[in-house]
Amino acid sequence: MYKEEVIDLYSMIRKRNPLIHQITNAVTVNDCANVTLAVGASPVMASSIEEVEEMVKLADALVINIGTLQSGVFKAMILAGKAANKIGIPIIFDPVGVGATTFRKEKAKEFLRQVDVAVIRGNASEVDSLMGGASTTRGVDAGVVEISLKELAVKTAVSYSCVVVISGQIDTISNGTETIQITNGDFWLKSITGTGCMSTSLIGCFIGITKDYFLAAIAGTSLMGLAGEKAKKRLQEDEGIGTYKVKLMDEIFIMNGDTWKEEVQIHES
Ligand SMILES: Nc1ncnc2c1ncn2[C@@H]1O[C@H](COP(=O)(O)OP(=O)(O)O)[C@@H](O)[C@H]1O
Ligand SMILES: Cc1ncsc1CCOP(=O)(O)O
Ligand SMILES: [Mg+2]
Repeated sequence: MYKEEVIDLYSMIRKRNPLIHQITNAVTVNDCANVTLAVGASPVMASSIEEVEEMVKLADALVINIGTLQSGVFKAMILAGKAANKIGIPIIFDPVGVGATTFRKEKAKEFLRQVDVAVIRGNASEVDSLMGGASTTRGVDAGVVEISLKELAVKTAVSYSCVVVISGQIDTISNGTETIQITNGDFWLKSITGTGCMSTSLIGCFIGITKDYFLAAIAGTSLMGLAGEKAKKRLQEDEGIGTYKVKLMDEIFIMNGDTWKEEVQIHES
């Protein structure tokens, strides 16, 4: 199930070349733009209040990432989000580090109160924190989460009427009724900053070409995991995280439906 539809997305995106407006963080903005190009979409990174409502109208999807949140940018996020809602442009939200500070938690909840999103993607402790759980994010990295990932994903999806992706060693994706888990990936994906942000941008690319946001989340999430796995296998003994990141980008760029169908590990619950 899902595999044939996801393969169609991989070929469709290069034909459609969707424009993805991204209001994201200063740490990984360049990587998110490049991974958007690598998969066949076009990025535009614009975050000033003077232009975001105009810019988002040109786009096929909007990516909101609070990694280096500031009050002015937050105002722009709300303006862009409301403008996108008005004309039906889908939004993915990445609550980076939401469990780390009161500021992030308050603004993440305020955003989700004012704006309807198609997808929320975060690591386990970010999603648990968003739902009032006890876990704390250590900066932007996942901490320990006690509850079942599937339960957390379903609960969050129902609570925000959207698709939820909880990333980690196992990626869990739910729309509130269907839940799947993807076991592709490599621990080295945690060794470079931005693989979560880049996953969010990849999902943002796919929601720009399909209204099936569950499928788009599978396509984007599994692409990062599988590329991460394949990049690690290509590493030589004397190569480290710098080469790994280059190979990761290459694997995302060269990924095709046949390879993906062969090697993706999707587990339906
Ligand atoms: N322990 C792990 N083993 C394998 N892959 C992992 C592991 N932790 C995270 N990943 C992968 O790394 C990428 C980023 O996930 P994660 O680190 O959870 O997000 P974030 O960077 O937002 O905290 C995802 O593709 C995820 O599947
Ligand atoms: C280190 C850091 N600090 C603020 S945003 C950021 C990057 C987070 O990227 P990811 O969520 O993909 O790990
Ligand atoms: Mg993250």
